[in-house]
Amino acid sequence: MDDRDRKELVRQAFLAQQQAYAPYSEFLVGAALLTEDGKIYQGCNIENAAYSPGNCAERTAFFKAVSEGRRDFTAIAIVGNKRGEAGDYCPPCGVCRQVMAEFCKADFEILLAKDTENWKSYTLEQLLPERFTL
Ligand SMILES: O=c1ccn([C@H]2C[C@H](O)[C@@H](CO)O2)c(=O)[nH]1
Ligand SMILES: [Zn+2]
Repeated sequence: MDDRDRKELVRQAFLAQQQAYAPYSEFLVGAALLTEDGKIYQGCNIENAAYSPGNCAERTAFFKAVSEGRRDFTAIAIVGNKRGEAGDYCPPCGVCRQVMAEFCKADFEILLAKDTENWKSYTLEQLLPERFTL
């Protein structure tokens, strides 16, 4: 993947963020998950009045894709900030990292972006070493 592709994936994560349903935390998260053939699955966080039923943006994207039979993931872009105001990088929570470990190889690329010009790239191996699998 080149930087043009990375920029497009980040752009899609910002589009996904527009769908975030987060009236309780007001922390809006968007994710864009890329498959080997170039298809992008968007996901947003979805909160709930009872709190625990809420879901992260990353897992929304994964569960959409997996429920369509996809297993061939190459990269994900993640953006998140309070009320959509410019903020910091938004690293995935531990639960989302574990879901990535279920479906992705060690070199799966995780892009954390502040805006469409500024991102950091990690591998799954870097963000979740010594992964638990069965
Ligand atoms: O990696 C993360 C971390 C948090 N959130 C969401 C969950 C909740 O709706 C809000 C505040 O925790 O951010 C995500 O979507 N992804
Ligand atoms: Zn998460």
